[in-house]
Amino acid sequence: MLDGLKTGLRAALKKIVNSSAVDESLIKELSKDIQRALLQSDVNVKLVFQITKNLEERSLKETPPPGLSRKDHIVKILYDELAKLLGTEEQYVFQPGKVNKVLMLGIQGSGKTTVTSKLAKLLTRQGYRVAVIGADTYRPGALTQLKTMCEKTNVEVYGEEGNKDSPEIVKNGLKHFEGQSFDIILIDTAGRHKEEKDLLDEMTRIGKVADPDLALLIIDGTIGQQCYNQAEAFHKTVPVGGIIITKLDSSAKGGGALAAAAATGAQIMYIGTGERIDDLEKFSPTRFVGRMLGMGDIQALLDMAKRLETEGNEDRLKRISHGKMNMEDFYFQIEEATKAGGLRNILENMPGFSGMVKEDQVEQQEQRMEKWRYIIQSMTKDEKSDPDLINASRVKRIARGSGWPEHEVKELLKAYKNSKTMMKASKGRQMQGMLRKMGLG
Ligand SMILES: Nc1nc2c(ncn2[C@@H]2O[C@H](COP(=O)(O)OP(=O)(O)OP(=O)(O)O)[C@@H](O)[C@H]2O)c(=O)[nH]1
Repeated sequence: MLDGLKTGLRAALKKIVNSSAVDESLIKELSKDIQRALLQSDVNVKLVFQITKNLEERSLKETPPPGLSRKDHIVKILYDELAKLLGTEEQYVFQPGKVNKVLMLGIQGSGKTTVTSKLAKLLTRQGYRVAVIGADTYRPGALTQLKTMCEKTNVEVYGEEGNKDSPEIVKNGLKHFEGQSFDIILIDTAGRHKEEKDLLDEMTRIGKVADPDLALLIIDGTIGQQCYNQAEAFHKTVPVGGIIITKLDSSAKGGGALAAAAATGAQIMYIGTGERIDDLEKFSPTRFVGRMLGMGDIQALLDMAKRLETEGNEDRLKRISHGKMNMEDFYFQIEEATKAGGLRNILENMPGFSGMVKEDQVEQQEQRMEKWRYIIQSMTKDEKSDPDLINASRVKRIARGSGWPEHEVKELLKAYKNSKTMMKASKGRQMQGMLRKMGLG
């Protein structure tokens, strides 16, 4: 999905990660790369310049929070700004204890009928009791298509084949479902008329009859930034509460569509990612940007950095950053890494790192950490706080106690020494330090 944009953004990120020093010219270069990637995805020029202006200003002015390197901070700013471009993180909540009437709006071919069936399935799977009214009386076959798709998920569809009066169908449908304790009723509407005005008039009339709790506008993602005008036109007839962008799997202009939709102020609630019934996803700007940049949700990583900074770890961090780390500190870091969801997760979340670490490398490192944990547990308290005490006979004892061969104990001691030296050199920059410690930096 959005492969062009993804490639462009990741290439820009890679430059930052691989650079030796962060200076103004590098930030300008990053900004240019991001501009190119966004413009190619049909994001509106104004929005693009706004985002890169913020990126440049914040990268130059802001001081990274403690524990975050300058590079990682810039990646974080980029992540923030892109997520902001895609709207708010707020999630729409259906009202409990009543029938939520949802009007599905959109022009013909936007994927409205498909999305109605997809959404019916998704919401049913979430435990809602869902019914559908088919009120597209203009396109021949629309009702049959809707019924066929919804049948597979056992969602009842109300429709009147011979009737052309769509507001009446909606009225009858609502009456039909009355008292059946449905949580959500989705109403599929027509996407075309002889004149655009007729279509908008019909939507106004249906809006009056249905009195919807939510009007969802379905927009074809391949139209790019024109999304904005289309959303505005519909918004004038029925206030649009949420937007669904479809066909993001087959569009090079998806970035533009998403940004334009968010710019209308309505929330993007779902995205269509394929033709199959299950190809509909709940939309979250931060998760989406994380996926685009290839770094999952960096929040987990930032939380970990923060946790290391607090929770009474100050002394430990001081020791680590001054190159005075002991084996317990080393163990603590391994534990922290595990707590945050395992090494694989950390690496996937590490700004700029996912996709760059080979799969077998991760596996090897995970196994090594498991081994180290046992070996460290077999050390005495004294040995943990001063590993220099560990001579040949102590190595033998630790090996026996942990169940691992002596050379494994020696390997751990070597890794510990290396990371201690490197931590000293990196002056305590947490994330890079941790990576090096794991032998991956
Ligand atoms: N690749 C892809 N195709 C999609 C997606 N959503 C819908 N489509 C396809 O888009 C075409 C149009 O979808 P429909 O649901 O028939 O369109 P519609 O908006 O309901 O049209 P009207 O009922 O006339 O208003 C169909 O071929 C769908 O399979 C999507 O997310 N990805």
